[in-house]
Amino acid sequence: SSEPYEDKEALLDFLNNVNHTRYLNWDERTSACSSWTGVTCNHDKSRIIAIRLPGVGFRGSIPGNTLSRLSDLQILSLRSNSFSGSLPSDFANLGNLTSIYLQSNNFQGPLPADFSAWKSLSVLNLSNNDFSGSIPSSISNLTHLTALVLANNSLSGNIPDLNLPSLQILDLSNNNFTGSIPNSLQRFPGSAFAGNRLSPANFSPSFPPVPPPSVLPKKKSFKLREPAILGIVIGGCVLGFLVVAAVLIMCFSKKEGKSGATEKSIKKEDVVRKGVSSSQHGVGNLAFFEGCNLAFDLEDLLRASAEVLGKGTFGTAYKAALEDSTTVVVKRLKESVGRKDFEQQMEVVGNIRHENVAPLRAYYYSKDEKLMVYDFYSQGSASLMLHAKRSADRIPLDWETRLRIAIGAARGIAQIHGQSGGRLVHGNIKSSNVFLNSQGFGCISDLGLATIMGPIATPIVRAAGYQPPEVTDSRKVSQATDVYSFGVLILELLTGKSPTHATGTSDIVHLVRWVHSVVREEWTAEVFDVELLRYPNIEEEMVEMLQIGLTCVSRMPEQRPKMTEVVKMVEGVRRVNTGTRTSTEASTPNLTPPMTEIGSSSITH
Ligand SMILES: Nc1ncnc2c1ncn2[C@@H]1O[C@H](COP(=O)(O)OP(=O)(O)OP(=O)(O)O)[C@@H](O)[C@H]1O
Repeated sequence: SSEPYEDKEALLDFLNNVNHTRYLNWDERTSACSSWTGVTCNHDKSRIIAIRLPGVGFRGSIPGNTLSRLSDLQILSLRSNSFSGSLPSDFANLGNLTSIYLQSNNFQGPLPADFSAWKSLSVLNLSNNDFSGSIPSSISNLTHLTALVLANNSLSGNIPDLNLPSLQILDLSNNNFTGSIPNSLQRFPGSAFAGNRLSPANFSPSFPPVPPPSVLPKKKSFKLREPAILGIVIGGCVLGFLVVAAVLIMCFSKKEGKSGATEKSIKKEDVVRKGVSSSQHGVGNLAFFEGCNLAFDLEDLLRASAEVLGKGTFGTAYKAALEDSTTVVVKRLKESVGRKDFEQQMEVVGNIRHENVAPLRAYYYSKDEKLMVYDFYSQGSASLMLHAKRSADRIPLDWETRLRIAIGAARGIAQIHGQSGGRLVHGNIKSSNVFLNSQGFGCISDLGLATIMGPIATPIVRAAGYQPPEVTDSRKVSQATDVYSFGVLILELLTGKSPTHATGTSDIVHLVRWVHSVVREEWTAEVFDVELLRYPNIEEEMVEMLQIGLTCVSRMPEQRPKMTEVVKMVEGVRRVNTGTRTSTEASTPNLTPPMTEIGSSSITH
């Protein structure tokens, strides 16, 4: 495979010319894209697009003509080091940067006079340094800037009237700014300007001006750092050193205030040494996958405000709102698993890029913490859409959406089954692991856990209702297991009934049995979700889908179709599956078998 040779050389030049206290595994002979700590490449591995090296113990100034050669670089995080000197002027060559994290170093001197080079910049965090001088008004050229964090520096002068339409996060606190808050920034809370020498005329921290609706943060959690961490602590019960480190880092950075640079750096390093650096990873950094443009590192993740989404078989899922206003889902695995197994599996999973498989964005492994990072799906899972309280104001899940969920999920599972020489198994297909992609089709999440955690976690009980009869032990899962579970998902979409609701009996495969019994005794439309009855002309499609579902839940694994065949069948339910047809248009009756044949081969329970 290819390698970004020139970028590698630039990074080695950088490393050879900078002092650092921690070992970095950058070796000319190894692949920068797959093994160098803190390095992420683009899709075809021709360029390096992200450098994330927080807390590596870098000191001195950034050597010139090194990093600036990475002209495709999008994300640069060198936070929590001890860099000093001024910002290298050749950073202006990095015209593709979207995120700059240089906070918590000892940088000095003025901000760049001309910001216009960074035309794609979305996040600029230079806080906790010793930058001086004023804010150049050229910063107004950064039309995509969403976060500007310059707190805890020695900046002075008037705050310019910044015309930054995308700006959502602003922190200019603890500098030496004078004058008044310009009109364009009055929408930000007083805390964004606290600790300066601004004229009190329009500075009223206790009554921050109300931002106009268009710029109101969508999430309520921007300033909830401490409670958020506490939330993780409480929600997650035991927390390893990482969060402790994060809390310490936060406390220090809070208390640091305007203390001298030397004192600041000593404290900072101390925390880093005691905390994050004690991870087995050396840097304690997240491993990101190719093409991942998310701009955060572990510290961001741990500082993010988090909300528990739910506890699953293998751990707890959190929704985390990062400071740059991205939202991600972090799964903390509760069981221990060997590093090699985990990393191997994560590499397999993380390199699957398909519109019907939820992309794993990053992962983290240490002895005490195993994290997986996903995109956040704001509409929630198919389970939530189907089973959320059926109150009067609930929007029913229409047939079109259910069809698209089934088609997308089938394609996603088929894609998974084609990986690793056709041997990869999901092992935990269920409606809470199916989300909607941007086109409204089903998208499979949570891949890879059942097979590595299986022997330890034995999720048989949790997956009750989705597991076929032959699976008595989680090690016995196969692709035919996934086909069965997909069949249950289809039945769930058709009936609106959850296969896992507790009945207090040992009869755990009740949805399948129930559908079978209804179909066997007197074929009626009674299996179908009452919510679907309002849509005209869909019964034939539903009946056909039912037959597919029943074929998938065939008792004998060898009677179940292969996932590629299932995809064709599900796509065939509606010949035109572009999602443009409405349910009032004619269906395709020629595809529907006579009712008497429905499931005749599979009703053998
Ligand atoms: N990326 C995501 N976006 C939105 N919600 C999510 C995301 N990932 C998980 N969730 C939701 O968070 C909750 C917990 O998820 P989790 O995967 O940990 O458990 P589960 O799906 O209930 O069980 P299992 O661990 O067996 O998959 C579920 O309701 C799930 O739908």
